[in-house]
Amino acid sequence: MPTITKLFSMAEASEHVSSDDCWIVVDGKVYDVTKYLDEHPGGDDVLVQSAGKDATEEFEDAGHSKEAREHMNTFFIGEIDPSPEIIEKMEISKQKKPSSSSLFLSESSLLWALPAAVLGISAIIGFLYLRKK
Ligand code: HEM
Repeated sequence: MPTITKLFSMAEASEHVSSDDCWIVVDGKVYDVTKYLDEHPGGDDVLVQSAGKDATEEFEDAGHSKEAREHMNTFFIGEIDPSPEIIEKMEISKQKKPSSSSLFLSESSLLWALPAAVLGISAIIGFLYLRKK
């Protein structure tokens, strides 16, 4: 059966940054570590300081053991919704797409250029043909 994961926005996660309501985000996953603050071997301050933002780098830098990583699952409450980020990236890539004006021939100018070229070539051929005669 598929599991349903709750999705949070980063803005939502950043509302839980105090010692009595503390969420951390590691690898796109959200953990409510409020009840773990007093037990965390690395201290409660590091957790509160890195709450509400992406703490992946700080978490990895601390060199957590396999046991610590497994213990994390106890506090898992959901994931960061990647869609706003993806939409933002799509918007950026759309903006980066070369605009038709930067191309040599835009689609609309091709509509004119093609018949004009055909006409021009036929005129040249006709001219050469008449001259031969
Ligand atoms: C739910 C999330 C977390 C869990 C379950 C957790 C668990 C642990 C555990 C069990 C240790 C003892 C050493 C080990 O077994 O690796 C530890 C140490 C430590 N943790 Fe965390 N941790 C979490 C999140 C974080 C975060 C987000 C940071 C940084 C912002 C952090 C910073 C540290 C530091 C600095 C130490 C001390 C390392 C040392 O003294 O060598 N931890 N943590």
